[in-house]
Amino acid sequence: MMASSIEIAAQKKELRKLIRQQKDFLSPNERVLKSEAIFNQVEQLPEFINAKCVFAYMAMGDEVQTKEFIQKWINEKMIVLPIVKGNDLELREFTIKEELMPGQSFGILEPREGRLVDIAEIDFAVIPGIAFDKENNRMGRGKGYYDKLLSNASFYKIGVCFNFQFVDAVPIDVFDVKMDNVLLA
Ligand SMILES: Nc1nc2c(c(=O)[nH]1)N(C=O)[C@@H](CNc1ccc(C(=O)N[C@@H](CCC(=O)O)C(=O)O)cc1)CN2
Ligand SMILES: Nc1ncnc2c1ncn2[C@@H]1O[C@H](COP(=O)(O)OP(=O)(O)OP(=O)(O)O)[C@@H](O)[C@H]1O
Repeated sequence: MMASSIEIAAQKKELRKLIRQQKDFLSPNERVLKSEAIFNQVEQLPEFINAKCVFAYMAMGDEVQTKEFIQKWINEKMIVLPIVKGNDLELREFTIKEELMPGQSFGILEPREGRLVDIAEIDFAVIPGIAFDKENNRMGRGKGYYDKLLSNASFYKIGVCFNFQFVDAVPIDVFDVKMDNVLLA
């Protein structure tokens, strides 16, 4: 029998708790080294190499770190970052000239002044998550921001996470959007 959406929500909550407990076992140094290893893999992908416009994110402390990656590519590719606007994400271009500011959402740095980007401009996306699985399923922080955004996306989506976030099976709802690939370290 299929699990009800209420059961799935409970399973997601449980898994988020489990992963959160393990995040503290990574030292800041390990987090930086692993993040570097993950983005070394990202940079080998033909889909990334050929991409002109890359949707990324500014990491929170417990996520795969992206600062070095963004700085490295900002002059060669168009970098787009999400901005939280109520229940939705807005897409804005991040250029080297701009200083990022903490937004509405948990102090995540956002490009306030950058040009609004149409989702159709994006070729490649690096997506954070709390957990991923072998089938390229993804579970996020539970607000549905990425699921809503990605439901009308046609670009290549790569999930990134640390080893302990890669699980046998992520609980999934019908609206959850699969990644095209998941890279970890
Ligand atoms: N780096 C980064 N940027 C991102 C996301 C993300 O997951 N990572 N988002 C992806 O959606 C959007 C922001 N959404 C977020 C949703 C929840 C939380 C968060 O910290 N939630 C708390 C619990 C919040 C509460 O309910 O009080 C938590 O997870 O502990 C952060 C960002 C857009 N930008
Ligand atoms: N395409 C969608 N349209 C409308 N609501 C959606 C959509 N996708 C998800 N939601 C809503 O968002 C809520 C959170 O979903 P879920 O727990 O799967 O989030 P998540 O994938 O962990 O979060 P995120 O995508 O922000 O990282 C759900 O209650 C769901 O109803």
